[in-house]
Amino acid sequence: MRIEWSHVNKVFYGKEEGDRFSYQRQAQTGLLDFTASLKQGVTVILGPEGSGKSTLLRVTAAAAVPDDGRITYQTHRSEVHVWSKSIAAMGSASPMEALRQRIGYVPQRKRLNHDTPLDESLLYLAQSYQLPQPKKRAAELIARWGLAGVRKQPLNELSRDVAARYIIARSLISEPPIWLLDEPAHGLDDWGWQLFMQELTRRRQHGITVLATNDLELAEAADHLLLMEAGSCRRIGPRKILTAGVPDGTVASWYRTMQTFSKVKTRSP
Ligand SMILES: Nc1ncnc2c1ncn2[C@@H]1O[C@H](COP(=O)(O)OP(=O)(O)OP(=O)(O)O)[C@@H](O)[C@H]1O
Repeated sequence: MRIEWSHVNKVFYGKEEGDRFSYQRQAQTGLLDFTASLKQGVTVILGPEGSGKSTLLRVTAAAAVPDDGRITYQTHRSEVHVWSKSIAAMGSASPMEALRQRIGYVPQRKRLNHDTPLDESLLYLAQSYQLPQPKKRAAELIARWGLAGVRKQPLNELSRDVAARYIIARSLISEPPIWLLDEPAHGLDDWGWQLFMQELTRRRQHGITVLATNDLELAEAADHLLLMEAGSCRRIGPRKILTAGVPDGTVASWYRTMQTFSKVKTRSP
């Protein structure tokens, strides 16, 4: 199993949602010649605010189209998928639908606008992915993520902590080999956090998990660290090896050291 990013670029034009002071169409670099590869296990993406962590996850989840470059996913020994601007241009004829089922994605903004009841929404998703026993799969997730008491509630009426738990559960519906999470702890209560950490441990042995966070304690759960700076990959490697060079061996110390020697002056988390 492997994900490989090759010279991926992404530039945004225009103001960001919620940025009411920016009226100009200013180009913002999301990703700049991003090149890296990673294998099975848990990879934590670190980097200052605006360094491109969310953009990397969105593009990798095929929720955004790269301007340039390509992403190659090897999900099983003989199964390889590619995501690029030219693949996206193929529209519904593209082979991406098969890949989407192999990716679970938890975005940073955990808002739900639909009024579909929670259980129906999971069932619909399981059916649309043509899973063999969609009812059973939806019921399993409801039980595992402690959602039984709210299963008839419309999604847009779920409390913040339940919505966060539901979004994580939903991302796992097809048991995807690739799990991408953007600030997964945001919104979770203690119970949700425990369930999430159990799932992280369960998946460590199989599949690729990539999570972006500013939480340096959560980053201690990483097998690999990927440090971003100004849209590029500044450093990638096994956590134990990267942190071996700092006195207390923690990710927080390593991250601080890397920021001290950073060429780009950006705000730290
Ligand atoms: N939809 C968008 N429209 C305009 N600019 C964007 C958009 N999304 C991201 N950007 C810009 O791209 C750059 C990278 O943003 P991104 O959100 O990927 O960084 P990040 O490392 O995840 O930041 P944070 O830690 O604050 O979440 C920033 O300059 C940001 O302003």
